[in-house]
Amino acid sequence: MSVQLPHSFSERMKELLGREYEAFTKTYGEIPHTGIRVNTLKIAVDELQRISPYRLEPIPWCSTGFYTIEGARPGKHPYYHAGLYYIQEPSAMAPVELLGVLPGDRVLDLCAAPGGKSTQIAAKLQGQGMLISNDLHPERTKALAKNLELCGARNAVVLNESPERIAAAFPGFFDRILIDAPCSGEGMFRKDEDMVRQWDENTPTKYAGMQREILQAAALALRPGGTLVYSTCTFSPEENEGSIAEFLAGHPQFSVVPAGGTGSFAPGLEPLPGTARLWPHKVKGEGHFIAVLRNNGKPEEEKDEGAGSGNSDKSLTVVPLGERRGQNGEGGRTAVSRKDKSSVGRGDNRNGRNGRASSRNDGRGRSAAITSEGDILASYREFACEQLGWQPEGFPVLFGEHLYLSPLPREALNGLKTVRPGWYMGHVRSGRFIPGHPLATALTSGESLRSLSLAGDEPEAVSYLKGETLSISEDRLTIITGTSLKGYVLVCIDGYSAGWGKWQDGILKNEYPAGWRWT
Ligand SMILES: C[S@@+](CC[C@H](N)C(=O)[O-])C[C@H]1O[C@@H](n2cnc3c(N)ncnc32)[C@H](O)[C@@H]1O
Repeated sequence: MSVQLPHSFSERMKELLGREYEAFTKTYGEIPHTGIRVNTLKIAVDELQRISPYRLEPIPWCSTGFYTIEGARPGKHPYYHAGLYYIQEPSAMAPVELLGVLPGDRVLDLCAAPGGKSTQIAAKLQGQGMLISNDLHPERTKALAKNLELCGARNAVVLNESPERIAAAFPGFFDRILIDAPCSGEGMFRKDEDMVRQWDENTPTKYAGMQREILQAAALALRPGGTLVYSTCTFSPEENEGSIAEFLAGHPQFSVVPAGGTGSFAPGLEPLPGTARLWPHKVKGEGHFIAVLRNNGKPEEEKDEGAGSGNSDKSLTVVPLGERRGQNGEGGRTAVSRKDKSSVGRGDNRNGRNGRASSRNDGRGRSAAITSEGDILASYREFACEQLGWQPEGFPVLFGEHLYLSPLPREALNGLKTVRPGWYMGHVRSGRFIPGHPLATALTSGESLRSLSLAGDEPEAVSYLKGETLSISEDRLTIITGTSLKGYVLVCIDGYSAGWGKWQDGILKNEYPAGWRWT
């Protein structure tokens, strides 16, 4: 066995597994399974299977998930940089499959960094409804935002908040909530030896306390009739069936939706066999636990007057936004409007960066005026008209001169530490609109009036991803009639957007951001 397991962990597992213990320990001598999940925001599953440079074997519990063969390096392929798939541990794909997300849902991913499950939720939403992705640890939200941008999510907000503050800002608001809880990580011992080093016999109890608080907050933010999925990557019963049994005892309106014992999922331990366990000696994946819970409470309007307080927030209504345009340039999406501004996102924006003309120090002690909100929006609209030929949807939110389109009106985020209020469009510099990288990654090639496709198996694609300037003859550009040749070009890899370039006289200036480059 290559992984040295802590003695007290082994003793606990012997007790838990009885005769199965031997089969369980044998898995620690095996190589962990690896996988990718197709990003259906950008490509259909059968199309990725067709163009994949290596063999893909389906993962039984996830229709978009595939095992990758040993030696495949999916992170070192231009398709990864075009956001065509996310590299994800196979068992980690299961919780979102059980969350039942539908396009148009309002979904909260409470413990989201680095974003494996958030990108999976974003794909299921197909650009409709909204995803609020949160993580308590500020450093970890950077990777979360980047992964959502790489996958081309248009309707995702990234927060860096405590679950309690989110619940207070959005009572009874979400259709679906995922808690991929911080845990002792016992199920990852084979894959990540750091988890073994960090573990001691008190670790499960420490995490069970955190999980209790996160579950309490989630219960407040879920609408009656909504679904809550709780998952961990650990085996300890106190963090799994224990946390859920305690939660159910204090929240009688919730019940377990049976998931254990179906398909690839083994039943949870007594008294909650309806919860699910993924055991490494039974499935090709690491150890996981999943509980699917439903809030059986009645929506507020169905209750008798004076029949007690529910969590449903009637101050929020879903209204369609202007012209309907979905993730692929068709379909529709909805957004939230506020009837009562007092009950959502109370307080000031702690970033203090929301919109409005203001002033800042230019670094030399002088105060320089920032372009007014109206000017920024006008500059952006002009850019959208000239570069895209259509206007993306969303509520405009300004952080200084940086413009985002949010699925939420900006007041709804007031008082919340907001890392990314929505889809980043770009910023204004010296009166000109500079498009943001996330705008490019979320576009299809047909949504830009100027585009260029580089072949994924040609060195040119890697040169672009390394940030190099390219010589590109004019006949290689795809230009919608009437558009000038000179200007921003959506650079695609085999037709899938990867970033911006700026073309003039046969030269493509590279706009691929430094922090994203191929190394
Ligand atoms: C298991 S990881 C999440 C993995 C993520 N869902 C994914 O699929 O990529 C748990 C996360 O919870 C975060 N976390 C820890 N305590 C938290 C809390 N009280 N509220 C919200 N997030 C928390 C950690 O920073 C960590 O990123």
